[in-house]
Amino acid sequence: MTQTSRQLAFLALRLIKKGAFADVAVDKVLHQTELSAVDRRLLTELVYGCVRRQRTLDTLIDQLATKKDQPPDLRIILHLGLYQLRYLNQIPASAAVNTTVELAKQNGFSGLTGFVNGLLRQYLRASEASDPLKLPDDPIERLGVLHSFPDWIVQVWLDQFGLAETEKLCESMNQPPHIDLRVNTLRSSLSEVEAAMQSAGIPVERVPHLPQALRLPQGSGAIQNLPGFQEGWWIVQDSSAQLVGYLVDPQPGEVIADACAAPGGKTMHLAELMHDHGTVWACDRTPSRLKRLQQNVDRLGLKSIQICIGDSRDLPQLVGQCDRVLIDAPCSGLGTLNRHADARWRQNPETVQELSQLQREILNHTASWVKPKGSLVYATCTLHPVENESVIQNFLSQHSDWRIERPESDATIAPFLQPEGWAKVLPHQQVMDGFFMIRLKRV
Ligand SMILES: C[S@@+](CC[C@H](N)C(=O)[O-])C[C@H]1O[C@@H](n2cnc3c(N)ncnc32)[C@H](O)[C@@H]1O
Repeated sequence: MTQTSRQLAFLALRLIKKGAFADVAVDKVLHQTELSAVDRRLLTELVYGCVRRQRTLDTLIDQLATKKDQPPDLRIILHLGLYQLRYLNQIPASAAVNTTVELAKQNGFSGLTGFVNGLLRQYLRASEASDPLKLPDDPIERLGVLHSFPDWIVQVWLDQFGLAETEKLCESMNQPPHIDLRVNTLRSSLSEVEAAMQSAGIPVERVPHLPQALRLPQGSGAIQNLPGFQEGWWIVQDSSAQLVGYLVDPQPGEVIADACAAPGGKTMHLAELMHDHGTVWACDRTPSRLKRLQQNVDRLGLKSIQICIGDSRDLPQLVGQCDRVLIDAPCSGLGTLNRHADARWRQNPETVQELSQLQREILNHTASWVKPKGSLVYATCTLHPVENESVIQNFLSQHSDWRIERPESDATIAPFLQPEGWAKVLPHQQVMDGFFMIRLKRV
């Protein structure tokens, strides 16, 4: 593993500090030079890891540093060194220290190499006896510092799940995400895709309760190179997102509207479940995302999907037209924090309030699209009650002609249902993305 990957990781982290999204920054530096697969992996791990573990690393630096108030670039270099020492077992400690000192020299801190070397070696010495990280007594701050989350997220989870479950949830949100595929049963079958993967030497596993899902437990390399991609045999979609399609339970010949559809994972599942017979309106207000939806639809060869560009808080042409509506609402994404290293630092209680308002408005308008006796599924990939339970309770309190519809006990979704009638998927329990979903019926 070369110094280049660490230098590029440093440059990516600098871009992120200035506001770039983590994945955009990684893509940008990866385009600057040819790296071996090993170096690419190291770079990606270093960048996402340092972003994810930022609070823990900052606390360590504050506790260990003799020189307070380091320049931002020096702090990034210390993050990189400490991250390797604390979280990357495969890198020998001496290599982590020496390459970090080298990074400091390379980036204008020749005069501070002694400080960098001293801090990292102090961490190493202290960790021989116990964890050098000193934790606060307050339980919220303790989890926040140990697992690197802002206190407000820990608080939201603690209120819902209690201390022991919140700790497990925090741990699971720091694990690398798995990749699930959903087989397009109009073009292939679970066993056909499974066999094709196995003959290409790619291990896959079935996922309990999910009839169209296959998991790639060891990752995959470039997705486009996997067997069956060009043929549209499958798409990448997490198992919990697949559950949403089964909860909608669309029937052949019906008219369905997907109010927040792009890039189309759930829209396409709905069309498949209807054997591509009927109409699925794919509505979204973001044209660039709808372009990706169209590409996906073309690859899977689906004919029943119609695209509708616009704001789902105001699409009067759909009023009274739909047998079923799906709202896969824009949300804070607290259920998928392991997939987006920087998401925990981008959201805050104010953005959650704004999202909740948008979600209420989308729900209020799209409910009018549903025919009498029709149904609506509301789903998010967040684990925040203000975006989930509160949105639903608020809607039901204002719409006496709607009620919660609990699916039958033999439905695919049944094992995931809570007594209240909604499903809440927790990553550390079900090993899927965190999700909330509920079906409402117009009576
Ligand atoms: C969670 S994503 C949808 C993911 C998609 N259902 C899938 O499975 O691939 C939320 C989407 O809502 C869209 N969106 C946000 N506000 C909207 C609005 N007011 N009207 C329509 N679409 C909106 C965003 O552009 C985004 O594509």
